[in-house]
Amino acid sequence: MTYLLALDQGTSSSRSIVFDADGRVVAVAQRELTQHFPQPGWVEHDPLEIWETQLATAREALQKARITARDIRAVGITNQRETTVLWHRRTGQPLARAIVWQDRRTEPLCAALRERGLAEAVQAKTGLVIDAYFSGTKLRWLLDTVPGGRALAEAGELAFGTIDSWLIWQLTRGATHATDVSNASRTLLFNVHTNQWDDELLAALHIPPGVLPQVQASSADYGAVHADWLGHAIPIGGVAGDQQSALFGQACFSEGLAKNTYGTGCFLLMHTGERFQRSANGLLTTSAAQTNTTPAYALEGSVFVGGAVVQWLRDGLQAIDSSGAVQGLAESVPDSDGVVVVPAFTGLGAPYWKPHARGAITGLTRGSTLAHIARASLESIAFQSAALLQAMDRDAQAAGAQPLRELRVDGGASVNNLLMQFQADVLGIPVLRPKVVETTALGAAYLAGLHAGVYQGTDELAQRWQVERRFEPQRDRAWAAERMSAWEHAVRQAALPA
Ligand SMILES: Nc1ncnc2c1ncn2[C@@H]1O[C@H](COP(=O)(O)OP(=O)(O)O)[C@@H](O)[C@H]1O
Ligand SMILES: O=P(O)(O)OC[C@H](O)CO
Repeated sequence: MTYLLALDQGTSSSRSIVFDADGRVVAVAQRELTQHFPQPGWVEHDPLEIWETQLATAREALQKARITARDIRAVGITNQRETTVLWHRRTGQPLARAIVWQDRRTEPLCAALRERGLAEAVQAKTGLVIDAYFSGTKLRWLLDTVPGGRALAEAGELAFGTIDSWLIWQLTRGATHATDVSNASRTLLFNVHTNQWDDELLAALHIPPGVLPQVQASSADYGAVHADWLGHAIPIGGVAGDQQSALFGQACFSEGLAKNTYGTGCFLLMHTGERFQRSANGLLTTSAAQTNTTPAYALEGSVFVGGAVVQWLRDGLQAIDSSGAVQGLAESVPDSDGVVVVPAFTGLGAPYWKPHARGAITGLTRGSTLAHIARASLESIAFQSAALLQAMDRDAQAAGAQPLRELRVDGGASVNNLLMQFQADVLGIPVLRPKVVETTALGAAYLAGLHAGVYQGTDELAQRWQVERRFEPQRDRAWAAERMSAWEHAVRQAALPA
């Protein structure tokens, strides 16, 4: 039997999945990751904990699958994107905790860059907006703040990486310092037309080029997992940011195919082929996973708080014992009875880009209960995703392309049938949940398998995609328009200055 091992390092947990060559899940191992919130708006992870939990899950997945490293043809890596690590080249020790993608501390730095009139050049070169979300200002902050950081960097002693690079470095025992185009495209430092680091942006952000990893295609030679770790050396052949990896795992390889992942955040990506399309509606343009040197792009909308609103119900409000219990609580009332929850806990991402927005609950009455708030919280995930889809359709229309006809879904919260049905109802198009919902890991396994020659091409992979359940819209468009308008009204309340 041929097996592929996918390492999926997410915001909430590290996971490893063994797939067989048919893309079926053979074994899964998962460890939660500690979230550090040292100050309001700051979010950090311990890079060593990331590495240790990732390695532990890889070992556990092999054990559960009752196979050894010799049975694995190739390893694929997929990761939470933008999260920034800076480490010593000689020792492999991080200089500080990783700054997580949700962290807002560099917003003043971003405001200064915007004031310098850089927004236009940044969007043209990187496809991104200037926001604290991306790695560039996080790296700048580390270089400027960690004592001695900049001097060490300028002396060539330090390596920067997103989580993929950090894991590759550890897995190869420092032999490979690399990243792939899809991760590089999230840094604010990378020109997605030339697939190279951009000197002008590096200068604007005051980043010494010597800290940067080498950028490769997403299906390429990334060295090998050292035999010390899993008992036998295994080639690393696939690397992609988790959202681009999910797009790949959902077999969205060509223009017009889209998926939405419902994890901690929500990420709606639509492949635009080889066409770099700038959004006029608050979306990002990003590099899709690339199997060769030809650039490929996607339009992306990122919602910062998606499934995390359910964690807030569980841990903050203590309204439920487990994330899975939200459906029962929400279904205990027929609707949200006019309550709207805007989970702008870390500002609002696409398409609103309101960094200072705060969470809001509107429409409360004397009869409102926790069940209404739970239902409205679930609905907020669908409203935010619908706002992204509307923006995407406007961009598609401007480019003479068709609006989206169906949406493929995945991620932890996509198991929630109430949410998926509500999503189809507000969107007015079918929502398709595939049989394998581990699409993020599957994408990385596919990329590794392509490089290892397990698969001959993407056509072969597209044929494997199978739907598990199709949610058809059951409400009329007037109902959807009314609900969206109530949502937008609540968003305006959340975005008002405090
Ligand atoms: N039944 C459910 N209904 C709604 N949300 C859920 C459900 N189960 C899990 N979630 C949410 O899904 C998220 C975890 O999804 P996952 O894809 O593992 O996230 P990540 O990749 O961001 O770590 C959590 O925010 C959790 O609250
Ligand atoms: O860890 P996830 O699945 O929430 O994904 C995080 C994204 O990559 C951030 O851009």
